Amino acid sequence: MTRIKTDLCIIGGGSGGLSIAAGAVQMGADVVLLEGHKMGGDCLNDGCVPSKALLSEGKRVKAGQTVDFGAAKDHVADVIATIEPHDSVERFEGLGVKVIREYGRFISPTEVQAGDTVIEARRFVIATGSGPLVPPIDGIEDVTVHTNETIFELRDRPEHLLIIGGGPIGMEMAQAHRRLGCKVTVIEEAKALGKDDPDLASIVLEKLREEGIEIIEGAQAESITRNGDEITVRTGKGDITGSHLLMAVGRKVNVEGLDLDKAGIDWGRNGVEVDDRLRSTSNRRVYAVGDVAGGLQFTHVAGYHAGVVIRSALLGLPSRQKTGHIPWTTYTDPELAQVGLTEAQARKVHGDKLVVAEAEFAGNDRAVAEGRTTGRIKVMVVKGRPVGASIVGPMAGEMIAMWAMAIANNLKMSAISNTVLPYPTFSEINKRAAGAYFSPKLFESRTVKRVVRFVQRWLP
Ligand SMILES: Cc1cc2nc3c(=O)[nH]c(=O)nc-3n(C[C@H](O)[C@H](O)[C@H](O)COP(=O)(O)OP(=O)(O)OC[C@H]3O[C@@H](n4cnc5c(N)ncnc54)[C@H](O)[C@@H]3O)c2cc1C
Ligand SMILES: NC(=O)c1ccc[n+]([C@@H]2O[C@H](COP(=O)([O-])OP(=O)(O)OC[C@H]3O[C@@H](n4cnc5c(N)ncnc54)[C@H](O)[C@@H]3O)[C@@H](O)[C@H]2O)c1
Repeated sequence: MTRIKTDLCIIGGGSGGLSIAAGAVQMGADVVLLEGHKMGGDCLNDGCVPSKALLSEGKRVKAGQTVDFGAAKDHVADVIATIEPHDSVERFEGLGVKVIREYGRFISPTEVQAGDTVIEARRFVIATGSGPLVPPIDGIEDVTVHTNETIFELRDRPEHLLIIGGGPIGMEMAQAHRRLGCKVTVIEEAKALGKDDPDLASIVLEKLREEGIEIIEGAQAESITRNGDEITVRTGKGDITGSHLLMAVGRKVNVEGLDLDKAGIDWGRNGVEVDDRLRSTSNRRVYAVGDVAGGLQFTHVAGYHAGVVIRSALLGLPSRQKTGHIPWTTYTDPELAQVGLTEAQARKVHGDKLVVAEAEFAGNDRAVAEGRTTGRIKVMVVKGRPVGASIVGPMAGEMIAMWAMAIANNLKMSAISNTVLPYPTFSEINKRAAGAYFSPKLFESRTVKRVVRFVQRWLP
């Protein structure tokens, strides 16, 4: 058995773990990184990157090009291979990180074992991510169940893909597969894209339905049966039969196998129990980041967590995570993006102090020029400051950046309206929403009218 003493031991080489490793080592810490499977984690290998690459192949088909299903998978593999070096062992060892390609598990409150190495560290970071949740639906063991870990490997085009779960994974995969020539049915027990503003989500769902995707809402998957090559999912709304099945009903955090109990680390169904510094509530030398930290599950959140932990674990600064400024985007066409509170959430928190400013993509010259006018923005404003923004439409994921910046920095609506943007851009829709907020104050105010008349009388 080899023993290593280090400042920081990071368990998991995905979005969160790699961000901390790169930051910490370049700031002078002694860092050990453990990765039991693929460097880059879910995002690079089975998540964001392959899903966006497949969606982009779907867009090419939509634009009139012919894309063979197998060739689309080659593109997915190429994209991963292009990004891979950034997350590679070579790059991290080059930075000075000691990378051990083994799964780690705690053997005491201060030690982790990985293969035949025991690592004793001043601080540990659990960055083990999450995996697909496969619920014990009756009959599930009799069929091949695809998840995000296997769907990207399919080379032959599924005739009819059944997707259980209408969250971001389900809806992105539905559109990509539909555009690549599959029949697709989504089975959702509640509302599809239910974490987003329902008015804006319904615009996406309408578009997906127009493209031929069947979306059955309020239909829980109750049992599954196989009949030769066919798979039938029984729901309260009837039986649905297809050729392939993708499970996309949420995530299960990766805590099994870590022997957290041996280190006195409390955890639950959502992950490691942490305070707002991302520190384990029961073992103060341990932090958790990313999907396993029990909050929002996005790559950029794991990256944000990395900054919080680096400030705390390396510099001893009182660094705390916030969540009100975290954006997300679902990369369907049209895109659906959110930051801060939705209208319903803002109404609950702020009551009649809330003003909702809206603008339509149809009123934007760039959208008209490109014939991409389906879209809308809603900005939730309280006392002159945005507390949330929801956008559906082309480039919504890019446009949300302005509101993410405004909310993260507590800027006023005037910061948006004072900004000059190039014409014609989609981002001008953001300014139009700010204009919609100020218009009634400016154009429907008697005081403003009186002041203007008075000034005009005295001006030479
Ligand atoms: C299909 C899909 C699409 C997605 N699309 C997006 C998107 O567009 N945008 C976005 O922001 N997010 C997206 N996500 C979410 C995003 O992938 C995750 O939020 C992100 O990867 C979480 O990072 P992480 O560091 O917590 O975990 P991961 O990146 O999963 O990394 C965890 C790593 O820990 C390793 N590990 C686990 N246990 C151990 C152990 N005991 N010892 C050593 N290593 C271990 C794993 O092998 C893995 O490499 C998507 C997810 C999926 C599934
Ligand atoms: N673009 C992005 O940023 C992106 C893309 C994909 C995934 N992600 C991340 O990954 C996470 C997981 O995505 P997801 O889509 O698997 O999870 P999710 O929790 O967001 O959605 C799962 C959906 O499945 C439904 N469901 C659950 N059990 C069901 C059943 N038995 N029958 C029918 N429907 C059922 C739920 O009501 C829910 O709508 C997301 O929350 C997000 O954090 C992000």
